[in-house]
Amino acid sequence: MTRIAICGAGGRMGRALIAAVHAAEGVQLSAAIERNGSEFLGQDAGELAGVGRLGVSITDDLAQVDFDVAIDFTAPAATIIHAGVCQRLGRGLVIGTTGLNAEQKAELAALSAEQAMVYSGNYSVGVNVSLKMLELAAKAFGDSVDIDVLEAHHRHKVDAPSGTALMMGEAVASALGRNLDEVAVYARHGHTGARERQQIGFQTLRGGDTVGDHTVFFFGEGERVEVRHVATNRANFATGAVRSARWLASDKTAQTPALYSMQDVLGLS
Ligand SMILES: NC(=O)C1=CN([C@@H]2O[C@H](COP(=O)(O)OP(=O)(O)OC[C@H]3O[C@@H](n4cnc5c(N)ncnc54)[C@H](OP(=O)(O)O)[C@@H]3O)[C@@H](O)[C@H]2O)C=CC1
Ligand SMILES: O=C(O)C1=N[C@H](C(=O)O)C[C@H](O)C1
Repeated sequence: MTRIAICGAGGRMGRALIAAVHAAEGVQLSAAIERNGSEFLGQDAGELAGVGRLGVSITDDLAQVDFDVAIDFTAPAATIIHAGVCQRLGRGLVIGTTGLNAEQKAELAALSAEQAMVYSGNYSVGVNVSLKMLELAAKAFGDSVDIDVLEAHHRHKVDAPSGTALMMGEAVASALGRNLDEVAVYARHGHTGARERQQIGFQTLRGGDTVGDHTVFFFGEGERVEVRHVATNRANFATGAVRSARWLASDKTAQTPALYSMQDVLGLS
């Protein structure tokens, strides 16, 4: 039985993760972590997640609890702290937090060179299959189309564009041999001039309770292809993250320290 610690237990994803661990075979919730000073400290994790009492109280220090693999959906600074704890303790970590800056990504790369971790901006199987479809479309169209990414999320989301939109842009850019940092255009306003073919544009919508909606447009002459993924609840992200935790604990590949992706977990890489 793999013992799982959930970091960010009181959040939207944290609660979905507690429910997913509770429902899954071969894993058991052993700890639930929230921010120091959080209103959720001391509460039972199962009751908070709506799955009934689990006998796991929410605490505020990952370094002080028992676990085999941690799952972190918090905020970038907290994720880096939790990655440091997992590296020191020799425990696996599954990370879902988006919006990491370049320095935080480099820290994660260094820590995962010593302790196996999984990072993905999206743990749904559907999005990861979509990434393969995007590669295929990009290779087939080459430079004959204009490509833009449109994403929509709930009003509480703090980072833009979404981690998923960036992964989609990266999949397309790399299939086309483009450097995303050089060709990305984040929204357009004013006298922009005509669009350049090499650009990959990102457009962001925020509102209501939208769980996650991503469309990549391949605009050609006389035709248009749209690859769209719509998440209608958070369970698909949570079950994918729990699947990644089980993979970290049991798959032979994961015994070698590295920063793995959900594509690795699904055998798609
Ligand atoms: N990869 C994927 O598949 C997905 C990724 N995400 C990403 O996951 C992250 C969380 O999303 P969501 O659940 O909606 O956000 P929430 O704000 O609902 O949840 C984040 C939780 O983490 C807590 N937290 C903050 N700092 C710490 C800390 N130091 N220790 C422990 N807990 C902490 C927050 O507490 P407080 O509110 O008190 O600060 C909050 O309860 C985002 O980056 C989001 O983009 C979301 C869905 C899917
Ligand atoms: O914040 C969210 O909610 C989500 N974040 C992830 C992202 O940034 O892509 C994944 C999902 O779309 C939900």
